[in-house]
Amino acid sequence: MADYKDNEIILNVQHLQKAYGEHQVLKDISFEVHKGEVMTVIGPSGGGKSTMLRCINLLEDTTGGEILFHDQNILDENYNIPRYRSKVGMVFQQFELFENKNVLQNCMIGQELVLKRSKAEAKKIALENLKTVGMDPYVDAKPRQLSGGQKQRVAIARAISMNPEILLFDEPTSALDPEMVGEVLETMKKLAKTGLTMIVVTHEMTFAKEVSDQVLFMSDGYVAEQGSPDEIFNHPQSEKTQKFLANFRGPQI
Ligand SMILES: Nc1ncnc2c1ncn2[C@@H]1O[C@H](COP(=O)(O)OP(=O)(O)OP(=O)(O)O)[C@@H](O)[C@H]1O
Repeated sequence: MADYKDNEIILNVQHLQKAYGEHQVLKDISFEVHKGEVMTVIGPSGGGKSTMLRCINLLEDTTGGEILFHDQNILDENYNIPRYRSKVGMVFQQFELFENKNVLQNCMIGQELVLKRSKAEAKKIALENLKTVGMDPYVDAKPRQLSGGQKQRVAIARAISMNPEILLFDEPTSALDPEMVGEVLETMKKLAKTGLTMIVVTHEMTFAKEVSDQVLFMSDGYVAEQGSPDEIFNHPQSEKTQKFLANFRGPQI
């Protein structure tokens, strides 16, 4: 695994809080992500993992704390939000592809509209990335003609076509039939090896154990424990982590 800790810190989340009305979902979340690092976020359902990702991606307002991107607080009034959005990609559980556009168009449209790339350049980059995820034979297909695993691989190609500095994955295999989980995880492993900085919320413990540089165990709106995969999976210190891993009914770890 790469020695990611020598790299600069891209994202520094400090004491992040989020409430929906009276419901305090994120109580105190702090962590750092270095360039080239793969951080997985695990923990029981309802612990706030997806909410945390959505706060980082500014899909939700926060109610406290700081999110520093390259040392600048993105929550500051004068921060250049559109620029930040173009640097942070997200892959969703439900793919969120444009149903009326084909695979190639799905991977080109953001590049043209947001990054102002020419059609020719956007096409070239989209084709390269579709090849990376093994979806280049399907450029003309519409999303409805694809399996869930194929759709998610297109969504990943679309996300990396935007050259994000950091890519967020929100339970990318949760909506898939079991036989399609492997192809998406393999694609993500391949990306991790390219040095892409990734935060992955997942219930796939084997993946988290194999691919992470850092694992964040979230429970009840707090970071209960964070550390290397060896620390979290083989020597968990927190009782909550121990209980979660002991009760976990997912793939064998
Ligand atoms: N838009 C919302 N309005 C009100 N409450 C919400 C909203 N979104 C999430 N919540 C609540 O926030 C809590 C955390 O949800 P979240 O989806 O972030 O957890 P999670 O750890 O990702 O769970 P899972 O692993 O099941 O996806 C839950 O109690 C949920 O009901």
